[in-house]
Amino acid sequence: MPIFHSTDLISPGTVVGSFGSAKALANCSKSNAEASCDLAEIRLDLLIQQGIRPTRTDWAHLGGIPLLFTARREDEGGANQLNAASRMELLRLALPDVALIDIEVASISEMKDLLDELRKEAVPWVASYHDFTQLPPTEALKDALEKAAAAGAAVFKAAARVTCPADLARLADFQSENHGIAVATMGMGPLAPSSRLLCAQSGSVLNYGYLGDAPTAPGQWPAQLLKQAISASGSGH
Ligand SMILES: O=C1C[C@@](O)(C(=O)O)C[C@@H](O)[C@@H]1O
Repeated sequence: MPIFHSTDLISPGTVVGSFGSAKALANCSKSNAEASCDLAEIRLDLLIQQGIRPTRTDWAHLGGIPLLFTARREDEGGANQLNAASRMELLRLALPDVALIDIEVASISEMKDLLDELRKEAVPWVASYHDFTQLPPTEALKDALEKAAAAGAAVFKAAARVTCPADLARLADFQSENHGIAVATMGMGPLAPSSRLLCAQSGSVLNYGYLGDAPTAPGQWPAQLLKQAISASGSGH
């Protein structure tokens, strides 16, 4: 089963480098990934969209870099109309190599079988929540967080569109509270870059940038720059 589970990496300042394309994944050397992030995210839904049927050889050259696997559902930014069964099949394929797995809060009930397997194998997982249109009311974030915690997630992660300074402050306030579960937050859209630094400084345990040339969310920093900025701001590892 999994070679390395990265609960150690679930700590403030961790930088996740996300591959936005199959080409970026194929062309990224292990040393380049190491210089840019602490954990690399492989978006299996994006590989499928680009005509690749993922196999473990697609990421074998990164051996040793902790890997986070995601098969995103379409209504939360996924690239294809992959149903829950297909997403679980993709994630199961990656299980021997996972450090962490991402499953949306909205998918908890339909992906229960996989969650049971993760629990048995003690594989930590991130319960994610995305809103590409707005920063939802704080109550909605809390509600999603409670579902994540009740389902046994190691991290609750929220990514939402931020458009004004008040959004940044509210997201950072949410991040700063002690919720009894590790939390990762990040903005998307026009103020995403500022929000990502502020959320990191407020204790976000997973801070996403992109590896290669294609962001996987609007407003992401290149991972290496984000790592440098977080480190320069004193909130890195
Ligand atoms: O959920 C997340 C976070 C993200 O949406 C971001 O905003 O950086 C990028 C996605 O690839 C990842 O799965």
